Amino acid sequence: MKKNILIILTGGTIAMKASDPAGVIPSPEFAEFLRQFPQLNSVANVEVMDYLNIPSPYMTPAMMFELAELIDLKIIDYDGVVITHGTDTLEETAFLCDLVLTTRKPVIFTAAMRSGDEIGLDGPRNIIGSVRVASHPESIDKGVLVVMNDEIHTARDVVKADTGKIDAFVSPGYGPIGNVDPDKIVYHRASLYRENVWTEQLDTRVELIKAVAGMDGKFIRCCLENDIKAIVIEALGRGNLPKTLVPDIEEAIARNVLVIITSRTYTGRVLPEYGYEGGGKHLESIGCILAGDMKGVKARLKLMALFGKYQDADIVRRFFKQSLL
Ligand SMILES: NC(=O)C[C@H](N)C(=O)O
Repeated sequence: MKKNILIILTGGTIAMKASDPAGVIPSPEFAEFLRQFPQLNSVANVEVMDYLNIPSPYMTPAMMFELAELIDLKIIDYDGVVITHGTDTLEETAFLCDLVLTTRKPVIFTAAMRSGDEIGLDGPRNIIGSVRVASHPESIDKGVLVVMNDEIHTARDVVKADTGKIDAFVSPGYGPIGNVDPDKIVYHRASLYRENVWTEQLDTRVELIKAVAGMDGKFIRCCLENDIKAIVIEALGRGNLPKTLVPDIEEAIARNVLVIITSRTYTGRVLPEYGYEGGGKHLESIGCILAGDMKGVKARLKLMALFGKYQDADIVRRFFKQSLL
């Protein structure tokens, strides 16, 4: 029997047309196109909700959180929900939803790298794949999933790794958890290491800083001047920093600001390996939190959710650390 799937539109290239005289702008016809899409209606009973129409660089954590609340409310009446989104911040919205959603039903994010009138467009195919995944019984209780280019990724692991190609979405170090094949949906591994932060609100006073050779602590000082609760640093390699940052990090920690160390590398975990000043072992010894394999953009959102729920930095520190790989 066909499942009842709600598609929530939020915008992005998938809803755009490059031939529009104003350039690539959101297309209001997209919802109508989906309602009339015969292949889609043959795989599920589909309803379309024209919720937002923005390029995803305009997405904010507050908007992501409102979207999650909407999904939790709407999904009560459906078997699954598919969200179309711009690719640029998709991994962030999908991950925040993964943290805060309470539903166990399938929630699938999808997008397109090519707009609606480009040759070889990927949007319609990605939507059909997503609706098929949302209708599949094995998609229940897997957390929020991202379907792109016939692959199924977890929200926790997926990143946009290319600016333009249709295979832009990958899960570095881990790979997809399944494939959208023409005849069936094939899962080949479980969604491990899922985590939830069931909060009523976010606290967005969390910043992300990327480390580069020769930098000093001016961005950290800027955070301290702006009442920031946690600073996520995309450090170098295993989680190391130039020693010129250390005095400002110590000042942040003395003021009870959490300092989280992630890595700017593509795969792997940060570890307390190096004891030199600014090395991961030294950073941990002065009170920084080494964030395992978490990517900086996702650690930032998780801290927003944890601070929204617990406020207190020591409690947030304990909850943040307990689920790290
Ligand atoms: N492919 C895309 O969707 C990119 C677009 N700039 C967006 O994120 O909205």
